[in-house]
This record gives sequence, C-alpha cells and structure tokens, in this order.
Amino acid sequence: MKKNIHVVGAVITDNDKILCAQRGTEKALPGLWEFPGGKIEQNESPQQALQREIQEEMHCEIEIGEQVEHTVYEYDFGIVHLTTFYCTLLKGEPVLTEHIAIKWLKSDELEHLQWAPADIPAIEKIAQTFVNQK
Ligand SMILES: Nc1nc2c([nH]c(=O)n2[C@H]2C[C@H](O)[C@@H](COP(=O)(O)OP(=O)(O)OP(=O)(O)O)O2)c(=O)[nH]1
Repeated sequence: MKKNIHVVGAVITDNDKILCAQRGTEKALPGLWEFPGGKIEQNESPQQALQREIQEEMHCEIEIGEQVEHTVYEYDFGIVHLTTFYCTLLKGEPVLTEHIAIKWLKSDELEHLQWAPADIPAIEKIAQTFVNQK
C-alpha cells in the first residue's frame, strides 16, 4: 500500500501577486513549482504545520486565512493529501533555502509554470477567485 502524506501549502499573496516556489532538482517532483509548505507532523494542526514550515523554509512569519483547496493526488511515491491556505506575510521577506527559485506572479500568470500535479485544482480555484474580484 502507498503511504499517505499529509501536506500543507501556503498561497502567500501580496496585493495581486502570489508567491510560487520551485522544487530542487534532486528532490521528488524535480523542478516543479509548488506552494511553500510541507508535511504535517504528529500532533500538529494544519495551521501550526504551515507556520512552522514557512518559518523554516522562508524565514518568514505569516498570517493564515481561508482554505483554498484540498486535493488528494496519487504519485508513484505516495498519496499526497494537500491542503492550501491563503496567507499574508507578517514579518520578514521570503528567502531561498530549500527551493531553487521563487516568483511573485499574478493569478492569470500561474498557469504558465509547470506545477506539481496535486496543485492544479488550487491553481484553477485561485484563477477563478481573482477573476471574480476584478
Ligand atoms: N510543500 C508542498 N509540497 C507539495 C505541493 N504539492 C505537492 O504535490 N507536494 C508534495 C511534494 C512532497 O512530496 C510533499 C511535501 O513534502 P515536503 O515539502 O516535506 O517535500 P520534500 O520532497 O522536500 O520532503 P522530503 O521527503 O525530502 O523531506 O508534497 C505543494 O504545493 N507544496
């Protein structure tokens, strides 16, 4: 049986821009784009996990808002249960530690990146949400 991997991702917004992060080439899903975040550890809430991961990965403090999407996607290495949340930066500017690149893009530019497959429903939802706000 494949292992279940529970993951949280931060859709960090700054006005009309969204932070996108590129995975390293030595990792699973090499070079694909994702939302910064990571695995939920035992006894952590999704929000606690997200706050911890963003602090570790990007050296920033965030405010976590509404859930964007919840997706279950089966990869060859396991079944990822990805929950994404809208977030804003409270303290610090994102720095590169684990990722090889970051980009701030408008919602209608997100589709031009090559995303991890589990992220596609969130990308579609974000595009719809931002269009409705215009
Ligand atoms: N952080 C994050 N992970 C994602 C997203 N989409 C997606 O499929 N994933 C996958 C990639 C990983 O398999 C898993 C997240 O775990 P992780 O961030 O600890 O990944 P990793 O490969 O660096 O982990 P590791 O096993 O090498 O420690 O979820 C996303 O938008 N953000």
